[in-house]
Amino acid sequence: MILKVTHIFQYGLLTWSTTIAPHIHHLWAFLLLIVVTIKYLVQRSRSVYLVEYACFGPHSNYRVNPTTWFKTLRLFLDDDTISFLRNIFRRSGLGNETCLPSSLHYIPPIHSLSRDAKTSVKPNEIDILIVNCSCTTMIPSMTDMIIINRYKLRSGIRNTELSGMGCSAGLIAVGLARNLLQTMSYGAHALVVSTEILTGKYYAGRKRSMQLTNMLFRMGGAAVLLSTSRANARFELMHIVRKSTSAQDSAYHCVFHEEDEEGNLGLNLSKDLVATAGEALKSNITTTAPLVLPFSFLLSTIAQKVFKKTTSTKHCVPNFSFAVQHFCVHAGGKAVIDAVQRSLNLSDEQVEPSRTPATVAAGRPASPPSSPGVAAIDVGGSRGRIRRQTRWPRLPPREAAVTLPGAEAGRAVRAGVDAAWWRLHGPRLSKGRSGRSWSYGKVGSTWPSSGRIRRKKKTLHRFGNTSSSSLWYEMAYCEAKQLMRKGDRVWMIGFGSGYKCNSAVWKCILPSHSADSAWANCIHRYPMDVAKQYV
Ligand SMILES: CC(C)(COP(=O)(O)OP(=O)(O)OC[C@H]1O[C@@H](n2cnc3c(N)ncnc32)[C@H](O)[C@@H]1OP(=O)(O)O)[C@@H](O)C(=O)NCCC(=O)NCCSC(=O)CC(=O)O
Repeated sequence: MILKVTHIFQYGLLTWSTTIAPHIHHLWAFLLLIVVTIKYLVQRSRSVYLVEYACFGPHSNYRVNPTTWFKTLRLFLDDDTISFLRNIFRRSGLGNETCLPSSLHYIPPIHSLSRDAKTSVKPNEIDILIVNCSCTTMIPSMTDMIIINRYKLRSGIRNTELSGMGCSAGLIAVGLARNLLQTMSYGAHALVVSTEILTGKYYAGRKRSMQLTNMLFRMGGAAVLLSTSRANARFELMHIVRKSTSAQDSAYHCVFHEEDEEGNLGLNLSKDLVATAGEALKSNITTTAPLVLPFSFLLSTIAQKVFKKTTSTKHCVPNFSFAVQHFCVHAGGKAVIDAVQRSLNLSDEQVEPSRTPATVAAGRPASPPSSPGVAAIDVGGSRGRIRRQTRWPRLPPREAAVTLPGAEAGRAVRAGVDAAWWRLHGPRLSKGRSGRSWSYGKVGSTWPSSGRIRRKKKTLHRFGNTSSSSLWYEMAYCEAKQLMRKGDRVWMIGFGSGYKCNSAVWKCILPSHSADSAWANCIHRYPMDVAKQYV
């Protein structure tokens, strides 16, 4: 009996080892593949989308009337300080419509951040809430008090407040929301609210570097809804890059909340701030460039630097216009935007959403063209040459006298201009009836008048330095001006105390067809003639 059992067992073992065992390896390999795939699907970082955003449009009651404002300041400041502040205000690039909180005007406050309900997402569908406000911390926090309590958000919400992180905190909040969203179930929503409460931070002393804050900062705010679901999304978040230079003492001290000699608290803005911002930007570019620029382009830029300009000691900055169509630079002050424009080699049009007055005069025709609205570029026949070129829109200088190939005019123009320029302005050019001329904008619109026209550039002028929300006012400006197209990339560059340079790259999925409420009633006035404004 025992012998029989042993026999059967031996036979079974033999059969298993010759028929099933070789296939067990395949089974193991298959199971391993499934486990790895599931692990990859669960752990891979999900894309994060911007569903909608809204900027706060302060009521006109909050506007700073420079005449009244300086009259009020006269009550407690000496003539010398007043004339310094008047000078700064005149040169700051802020217009006459910027706003300050009610406490500085004695008008009852408005609590709502946005009067429009722009999405169909209900308050109880929000899973994450992040509020960033640098200057003011409250107990309970702004997330609890102003938002969760007021809008009755659900109890399981993950809420966080960021304070003291400076004007670049808006992008830090977006990065934090992205990380949290990636740990939650598909389709979760995160609401980011970026604002600044200036009331308690008004500086009443005489120190110039601290008075600067009163001149530049204005009230504002933006609400941004993010999700991991692509449905109804308007932008896709491509990259977030954070750089901090706080390890260096000078950078750490360049935006500092402190007391002056007389004990007045205020924010001190160092004269080194612009140089520090340049250094922080340089470090940010080093990380951002390989993420956004094609490898071949990076290689050619490096080759150019190595072989053509060996004697130049200038930092090699690639042309980002090849990969990015819209630049939103923190409206920190005229000098900050100037520095970024110089560093990145951007045109006036490219910093248009952020900037302050600049002159667009060179190359403008002395008189309007014979037919209204015609022509940015006049192409003379099939073997044409650009006979006349205006700076409206601006063509890259190297294209000024290019001989065009014997192709059809549209293609010839396209061949003659810089690819980035074409992406930005091409869709707005239309061919004249003769096929030999091109119009910019609507045919029939009048050509801008001759002479020096100063263009106010835009967010800083209309809203002032609204801290972390300024980048959203700039994005909204691009959309209100109908500059945004599907597939366009937007590069937001924020600066903030520390000193930090944080940036985000977005890809447009669905441009807005209407202006954000903050710009809706004033977008038609931009660009405006600075001469008409009180200074
Ligand atoms: C203030 C300006 C608009 C003035 O521009 P202009 O080019 O017209 O003139 P300018 O630079 O020659 O300066 C004019 C006068 O102001 C004085 N001045 C300029 N900056 C000063 C400072 N930080 N402290 C004290 N005085 C200052 C100059 O000495 C000069 O005085 P005099 O005439 O007597 O010689 C510009 O300098 C500017 O934008 N600066 C950067 C502002 C800034 O720091 N923004 C960041 C805010 S913080 C932020 O947004 C985010 C964050 O970091 O968290």
